[in-house]
Amino acid sequence: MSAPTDTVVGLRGASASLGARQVLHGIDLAVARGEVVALLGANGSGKSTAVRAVVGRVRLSGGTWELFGTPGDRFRQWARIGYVPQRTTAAGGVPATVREVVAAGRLARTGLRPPGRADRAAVARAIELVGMADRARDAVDALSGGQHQRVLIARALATEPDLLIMDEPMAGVDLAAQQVLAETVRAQVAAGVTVLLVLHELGPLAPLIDRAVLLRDGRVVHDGPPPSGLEPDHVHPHADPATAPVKGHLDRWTS
Ligand SMILES: Nc1ncnc2c1ncn2[C@@H]1O[C@H](COP(=O)(O)OP(=O)(O)OP(=O)(O)O)[C@@H](O)[C@H]1O
Repeated sequence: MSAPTDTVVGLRGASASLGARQVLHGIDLAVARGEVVALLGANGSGKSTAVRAVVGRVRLSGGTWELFGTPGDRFRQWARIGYVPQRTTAAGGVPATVREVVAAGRLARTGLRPPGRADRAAVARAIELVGMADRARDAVDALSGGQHQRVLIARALATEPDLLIMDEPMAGVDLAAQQVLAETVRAQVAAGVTVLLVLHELGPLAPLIDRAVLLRDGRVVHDGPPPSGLEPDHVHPHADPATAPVKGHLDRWTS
């Protein structure tokens, strides 16, 4: 059965393994056009793996995967998707300016043709949207972690996506920049963009979230409205996921 055409993301019964370890155990994750969905869960619960499966970077060992109503392995319209991966500490090492990095995001639209006026305008708009216009000529190496994150988000926006997927966009971003990013997401949502976010706390994005999907040990344990004040516990990235607690508000929510 194919997904209704307004289903932008459709994982059904999706299983995936990384190395010898099964990380996703038959999850359903559907996002309808125009929806803003938060994927929540403790460290190691499989959130990043789930969104990487959505963008085809992790192969499913079971279940089905659709994008915009098309089976994922036949999907070709990658320019419709803006993806901001979880931030790594690696700076990249390639000297490039903010504008160059963001322009690289536009390549999904331009392909091999030379960029035109509309492409340059989209790049400038994306940089403006994340509040980095005054840094456009600066080397990305010179930026703070939060500024770097804003550049990666601008790179995803430069393609003018119909679906924006961000993996922990607020991690390492100071409060003022979080507000800028929340405003950016708000503008995208107002423009009709569908949004899938991996978050460890709803924070300033809370008012935008339509639905929350909570993973625990690679299984969906809740799919519904995000309770207000939800603050899933998030421990340090290198904590043992097997023992990472899910407590506080989440306990009340899932028990
Ligand atoms: N290459 C790998 N080989 C084996 N296991 C892996 C590999 N990469 C990740 N894992 C494990 O897969 C599990 C799920 O990881 P994933 O990154 O999807 O979780 P997450 O919910 O996004 O967690 P976090 O909040 O820490 O990013 C974790 O237990 C992780 O240790």
